[in-house]
Amino acid sequence: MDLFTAEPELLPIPIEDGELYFMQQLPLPVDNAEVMQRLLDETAWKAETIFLFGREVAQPRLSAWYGAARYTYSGRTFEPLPFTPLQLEIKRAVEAASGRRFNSLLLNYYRNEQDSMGFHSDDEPELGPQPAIASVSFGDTRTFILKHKKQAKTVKLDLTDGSFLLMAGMLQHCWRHGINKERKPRGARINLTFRLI
Ligand SMILES: O=C(O)CCC(=O)C(=O)O
Ligand SMILES: [Fe+2]
Repeated sequence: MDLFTAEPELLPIPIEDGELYFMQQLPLPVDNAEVMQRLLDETAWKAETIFLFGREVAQPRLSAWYGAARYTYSGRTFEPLPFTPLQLEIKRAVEAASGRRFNSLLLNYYRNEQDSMGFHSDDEPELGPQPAIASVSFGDTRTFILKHKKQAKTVKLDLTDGSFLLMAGMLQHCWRHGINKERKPRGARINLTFRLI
């Protein structure tokens, strides 16, 4: 490979007790704005509910499951829809960039700065002991926050339009992650997490 045709690379982000890799722009056959618009239009978005202190409340974001395998998340089982052609293109791109395989996809749509995701680990037993999770973002930037489970350590990453973050190794075991609400106005953001069940 020469200097002028260098492939974009998935680069390690130094972190203890886990593995993180980042790529500023996942190489895709369509531009980010078109991917964003098609994901907004083609996804079967749902406002899932959770139980909070015995009351049923809507999650502060919309979401949808796609892929081959039934999945349990926050104590509930979801029946996935079949992958769309665009999702398969993105899956091919993350598999090529990471050298890993995925068969399942959770999409989250953060409509504005009020939408968020609580701190959690993607450590369901069906993902195996050291799951690789491929996270691709489109639209407005939001801050992805990691908090160590045993130490007072926090890592913050800005997940920008078209970026690709790979979580692997002991990361889900040792850290929680989430997306906080923000005070500053934010536009729409879609995040895709590919998993292997
Ligand atoms: O929106 C994000 O960047 C995080 C999504 C996430 O943690 C998940 O889908 O499990
Ligand atoms: Fe997660």
